[in-house]
Amino acid sequence: MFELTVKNKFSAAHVLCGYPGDCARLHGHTWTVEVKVFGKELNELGMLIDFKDIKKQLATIINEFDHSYINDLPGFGEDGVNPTAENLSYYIFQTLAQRISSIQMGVKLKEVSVWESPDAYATYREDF
Ligand SMILES: Nc1nc2c(c(=O)[nH]1)N=C([C@H](O)[C@H](O)COP(=O)(O)OP(=O)(O)OP(=O)(O)O)CN2
Ligand SMILES: [Zn+2]
Repeated sequence: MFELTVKNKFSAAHVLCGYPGDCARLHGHTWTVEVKVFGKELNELGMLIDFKDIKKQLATIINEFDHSYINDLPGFGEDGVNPTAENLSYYIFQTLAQRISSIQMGVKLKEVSVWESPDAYATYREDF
């Protein structure tokens, strides 16, 4: 089994509604997003999938967040979903999983991790 990892970053503002502390006030982070994919077969170039293809798909998702107020975006705030690291990793996983599999048959998204700071992150993965 081969596993590839790609990272990217975005900066945005958020509010954690109902949070019993200062995170309920408007503030920002530079989030780091790490994506892992896996599969068995390499192509004729010796690649599981081109890093560039994963980066491109991840960038299109992350660009929606970059320099935004996340609570205002579809899937968060108005839908009653707090923009926590957990919910961001879940959202990115659900959006990215289908795209990865359609680019390269046999390659699957393993997990998405979202760092709010260098020492705190959440990971979403599904059982196979
Ligand atoms: N399980 C989670 N806990 C918290 C989340 C989260 O997404 N999942 N988010 C927050 C807030 O966004 C908060 O802004 C982050 O706080 P923290 O990690 O504590 O970062 P600080 O820069 O404020 O560092 P401190 O040293 O703790 O002041 C909170 N919890
Ligand atoms: Zn925060």
